[in-house]
Amino acid sequence: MLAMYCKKSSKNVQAKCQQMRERGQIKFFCRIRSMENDSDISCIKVLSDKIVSLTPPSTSVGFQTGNYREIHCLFHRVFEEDASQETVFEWTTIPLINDVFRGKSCLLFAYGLSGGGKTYTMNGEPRKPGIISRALDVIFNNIMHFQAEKFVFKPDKMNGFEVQAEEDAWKERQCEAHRTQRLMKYACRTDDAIECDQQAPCYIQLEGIDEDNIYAIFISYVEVYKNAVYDLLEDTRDYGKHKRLQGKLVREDRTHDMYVHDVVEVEVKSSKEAHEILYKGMCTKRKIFGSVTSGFSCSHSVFTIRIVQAVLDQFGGAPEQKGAYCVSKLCLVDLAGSKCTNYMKNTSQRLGESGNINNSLMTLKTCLEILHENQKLGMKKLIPYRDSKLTYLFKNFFEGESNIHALICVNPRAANFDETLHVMKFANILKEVQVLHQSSTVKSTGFPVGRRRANQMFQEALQKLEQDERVQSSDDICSISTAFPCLELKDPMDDKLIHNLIQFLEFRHEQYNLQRQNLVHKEKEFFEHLKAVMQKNFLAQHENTSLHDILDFETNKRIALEAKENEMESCAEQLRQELYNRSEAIKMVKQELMEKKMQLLWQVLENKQTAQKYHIKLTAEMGEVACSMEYLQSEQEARLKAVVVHEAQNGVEMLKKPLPLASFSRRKRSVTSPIISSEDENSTSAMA
Ligand SMILES: Nc1ncnc2c1ncn2[C@@H]1O[C@H](COP(=O)(O)OP(=O)(O)OP(=O)(O)O)[C@@H](O)[C@H]1O
Repeated sequence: MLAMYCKKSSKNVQAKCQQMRERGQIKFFCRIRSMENDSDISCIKVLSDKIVSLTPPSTSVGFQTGNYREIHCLFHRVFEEDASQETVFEWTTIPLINDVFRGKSCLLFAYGLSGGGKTYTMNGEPRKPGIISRALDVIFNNIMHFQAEKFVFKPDKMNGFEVQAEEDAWKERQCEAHRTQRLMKYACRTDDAIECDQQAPCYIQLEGIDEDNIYAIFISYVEVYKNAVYDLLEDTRDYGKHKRLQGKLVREDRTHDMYVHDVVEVEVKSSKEAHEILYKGMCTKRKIFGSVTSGFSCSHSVFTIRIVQAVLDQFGGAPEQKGAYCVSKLCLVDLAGSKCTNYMKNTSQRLGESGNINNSLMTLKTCLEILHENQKLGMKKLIPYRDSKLTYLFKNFFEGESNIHALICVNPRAANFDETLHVMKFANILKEVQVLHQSSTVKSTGFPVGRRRANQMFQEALQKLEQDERVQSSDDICSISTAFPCLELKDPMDDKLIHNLIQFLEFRHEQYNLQRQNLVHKEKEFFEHLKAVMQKNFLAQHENTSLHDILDFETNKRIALEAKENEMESCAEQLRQELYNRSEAIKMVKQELMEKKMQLLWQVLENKQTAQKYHIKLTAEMGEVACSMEYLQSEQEARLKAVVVHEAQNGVEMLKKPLPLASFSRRKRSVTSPIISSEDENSTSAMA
């Protein structure tokens, strides 16, 4: 296959990649482990190689609440009790390894209850190697002859790689060989490593291998415990008597890929070497985390295999273009048991641990739910990846382009029904989530196929030719002329012989002089050349020293920057914590305010009701008052009218008989004006 890998740099390439992306489901598998005791009852039935049914036992919560429905769960593949480690590996991991060699990043995680068989599936047992061990075997069996020299690719501690010059790589190889020799004297091999030598190696032909590429494999092994990340390959000898591991930071690189900062990444050149490293990590895990978990893992193990591949140049030689390499990774994750509390004695420390596990798994579930909601409804809700180190580390797999396989490990015991149901519900969420699938990061180079073999044949032919030439040139090194002529004197008078001899010697002398001149000339040339080389060497040495100075300066600068970055990171972490605390406080204050508001509202409502009551009463009273006022008014008017009529009558009466002048003027006023005089008033009241 013709291929060239690009580091997603130009916009053009990105746009093309965007076109190639398509959404795809997370593939999820189910492995049912065998029953521990024959007396146990199973609640799981395998209906086909894709469907399992769960029947609630009478002891389950569902049954007791009247829900005894049989539940059917669909998977991409179900592995029954008798499924071998090999079958599980072939179905779940081989497609991912193929994709990793095509330049994609892949994640496989085992999820399930404690004792469901996650560790058994991922790490395996003696003579029954698990997924990690088989993956290493398959990778090395396929790239055995296509590996780059060690230390040509070197991790730059920022999730990227540097391509080293051949001389630097050679120097590092020498140092390592020296170091290994020294360590071998004191090395004691673990039982696991000895078992590994006895295991049958796993041979499966992969699809994505290109023999015109060179490959380098790097492995790292970390443990996420109580929301902190620990490096299992770190050398604990430097940490004194207690041998405690240091927590590592999870960071985002230039391409927004997540990585564990300062993690030890070991370049391995064979399956055996990789297994040694794996067992070293397992040993550290057992020593440091095993004592607190005693058999049941309360931490998440992440084993990462990074593959760096570069295309050979058009003549099949070492890749020239330094940046043209592709990095892809395969993360193999053994998650902690989703419900540890049943299996652990409930000491406060262990309850704390189980709380942490459930928190991180809960965050994983929440992230997946929100991701699904965003995808389904086209929303942009913030996904809380940062809430747990586990989800933060895998953010890229869910957000970026990747292939994800989930392996649900279940114990069919009826006693575990309720917890198993939760595990199945988690699988159901996984089914809904979609991740971006990138078809390939591989681009055609137009270089001829089979360059590696052609180059090998060319090198062999060249070597042979050089050998032949060396043999030929070694013949005429000492020759200054042809061989001496025949010097046999048959006749004492024969002067010709002496003449011929003189001629031959003169010719020889001439040749000798010529060769001497040539030699002097060559000597001169050689010294000139030597002088030039020495001058160049001096300049190179000078340049080297100044470059070393610059390197030292830059290294110091980098260390200072890293220290500052660490400081800033911890400061940011503190601020984040503070922000979280404050937002919690704000939430509480808001809630209090809300409660107060509600109380006030109730009070206002109550007051309004009383006010309404009063209003009604008041209105009634007002009505009464108004009525009585009306009554009074009408009565007064009536009385007034009566007075006026009476007065008028009086007036008419008076007019009939002549009145004295003074009294006339007074009467007239009282008739024309409605104003009642005090005298009249007295009279009216007297009338009333
Ligand atoms: N498919 C299986 N076949 C045979 N034995 C199994 C199988 N699955 C699990 N076991 C055995 O069950 C025991 C518990 O399994 P394992 O440690 O893998 O569980 P786990 O899910 O990793 O639990 P935890 O989350 O607590 O680590 C082991 O002794 C293992 O050998």
